[in-house]
Amino acid sequence: MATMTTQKVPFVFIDEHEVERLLDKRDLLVAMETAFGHFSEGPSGGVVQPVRTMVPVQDHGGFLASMPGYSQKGQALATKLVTLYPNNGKKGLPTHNGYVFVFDPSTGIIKAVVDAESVTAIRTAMASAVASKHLANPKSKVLALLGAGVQAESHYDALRILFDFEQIRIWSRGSERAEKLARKLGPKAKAFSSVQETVQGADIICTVTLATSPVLMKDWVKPGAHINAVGATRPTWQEIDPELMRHVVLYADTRDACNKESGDIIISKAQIFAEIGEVINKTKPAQWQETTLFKSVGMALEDVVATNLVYEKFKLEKSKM
Ligand SMILES: NC(=O)c1ccc[n+]([C@@H]2O[C@H](COP(=O)([O-])OP(=O)(O)OC[C@H]3O[C@@H](n4cnc5c(N)ncnc54)[C@H](O)[C@@H]3O)[C@@H](O)[C@H]2O)c1
Ligand SMILES: O=C(O)[C@@H]1CCCCN1
Repeated sequence: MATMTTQKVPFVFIDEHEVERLLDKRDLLVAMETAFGHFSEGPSGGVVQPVRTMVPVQDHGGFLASMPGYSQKGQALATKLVTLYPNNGKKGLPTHNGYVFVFDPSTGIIKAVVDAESVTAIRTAMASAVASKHLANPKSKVLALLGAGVQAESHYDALRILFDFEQIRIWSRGSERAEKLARKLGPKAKAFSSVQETVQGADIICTVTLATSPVLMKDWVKPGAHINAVGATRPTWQEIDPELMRHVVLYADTRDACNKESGDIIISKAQIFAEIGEVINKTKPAQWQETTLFKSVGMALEDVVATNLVYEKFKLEKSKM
């Protein structure tokens, strides 16, 4: 065995409670916006993020995703290993499970292993918040959530930082879950039994379901509304009416991944107008007065940015002890 000249520092384990405590949402909003700009800048932005690898586990109806990424400007290197098992919901188990492995970019030594469920919940919603900041009417008052799971709740938590909602409408395939979430979110929230009623007149609509065929139809959406389309992250899955996909001004988290993974884009043949990073960099306009849709399939960079903030805060607290 080769002799080691220095001793490796053991990595820390950061669980979901610590993630929720340590991750400041406003800091994340700013960091994520900056990172999206770097991503869409091209090579000078210093982001390395290959389109993720998805391994289907066909006999169990699941997927294993491997999501590595590096931000040179943020000096942050991490990889997420996460599974998506849609049928877990029926068993009372989480549908997304995994960890983010955080490395020191200067040595390649692992620094932390961070719970991925909480990171995924918070960073995905924050990506939609960044998009909504640029693409939704700033005076948006009515939020519609289609789906009542982890992402529905985290989307409300993230969007309320930017918008002063008067109504939160929730629809879920099983109405019980929508009613439970409405009770949790408070008096402005209400569960609805039809998608059409939920979205009619809504300013911001978030589709956060595990649907594999369209649930949101074109004629139900108010002109000028903004949609965050977050589910349907496989090439054969859809959440959005193809006519609506072709009608909106379409923005994406990443062109490459959305064109490879988003069934809503692939099946409708809708054309991506811009990446959200291009809007942030002002190389493409934010057409927020039109009906806009932000298609997100999820980026490793979001996990890189979020876990870097978590780890830095963890280190700061330790140094004061
Ligand atoms: N874009 C991203 O970065 C990103 C990240 C994480 C999750 N996601 C996706 O967001 C979606 C929601 O994730 P989550 O963590 O909230 O999941 P969850 O399991 O917590 O909730 C899923 C919701 O979808 C509903 N649902 C299940 N099957 C449905 C169907 N066939 N039709 C309509 N509704 C159905 C459930 O009742 C529940 O309300 C999933 O598609 C997930 O893969 C995307
Ligand atoms: O970006 C993510 O973290 C998730 C992984 C599972 C599929 C959907 N997107």
